[in-house]
Amino acid sequence: MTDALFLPNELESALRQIGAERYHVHHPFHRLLHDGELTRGQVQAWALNRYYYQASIPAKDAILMARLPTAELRREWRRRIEDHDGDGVKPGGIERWLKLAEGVGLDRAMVESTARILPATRFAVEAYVHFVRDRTLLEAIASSLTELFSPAIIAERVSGMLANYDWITEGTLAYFTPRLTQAPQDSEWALAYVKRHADTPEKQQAVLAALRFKCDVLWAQLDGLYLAYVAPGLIPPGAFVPGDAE
Ligand SMILES: O=C(O)c1cc(C(=O)O)c2c(n1)C(=O)C(=O)c1cc(C(=O)O)[nH]c1-2
Repeated sequence: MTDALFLPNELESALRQIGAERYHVHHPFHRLLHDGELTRGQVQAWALNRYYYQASIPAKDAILMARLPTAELRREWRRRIEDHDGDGVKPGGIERWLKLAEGVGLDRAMVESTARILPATRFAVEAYVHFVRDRTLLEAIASSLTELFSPAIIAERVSGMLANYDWITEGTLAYFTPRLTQAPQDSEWALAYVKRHADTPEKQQAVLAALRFKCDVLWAQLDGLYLAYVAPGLIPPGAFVPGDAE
């Protein structure tokens, strides 16, 4: 059976439905993190591993930017790289994430080295970068659309963590504040692009699959954290061990 062609707004609904079902806000690790159920060591493991995601995002965006055909499109995408890398004066997202990692008690050089992250983190993040390199431009742009759902999880995370961990301060979580305006700006643009360019059933199914893939990338990172640091506690050889950072 061939798939039907969605109207643009129907495609948007189908994309939002994927987020409602699969976004990492629903992962048990996030529930524990936001509800104050984790130890300091477990929060450190989260911050350490997520640094690799943060640090890889501008590389992913540079790969995507190189594939854009016009100056106008590249200008739009270039902003994302500046948001993460900063401009040499104003700190970007990577620097702000390092501040978060230091704020939860990690050594900056250890975090930056990425030597002690989980293999699951490395493989999931690399799969995202390779997806953006290898798939169509439309699928690559669609894979960024998890950002449609990030303002809600960020609001929940910041208020939950501030309320539930007395050793976490607003300054430590400052990474997230600019994301509340950057993410909607970026994702609304990407959504409009996808709605305009996914004009066949095949392309529409491909963008839906790209968003499912990206939800899996985020989910798999939290599976790795849960398995290693919550239960059953299978920390892979060489990976960060809570207590080591103190
Ligand atoms: O806090 C979060 O849960 C969350 C989720 C996501 C996401 O949905 O991919 C991003 C971010 N944060 C984020 O800070 C960020 O810079 C970012 C970039 C991207 C992307 O795919 O290009 N996603 C996300």
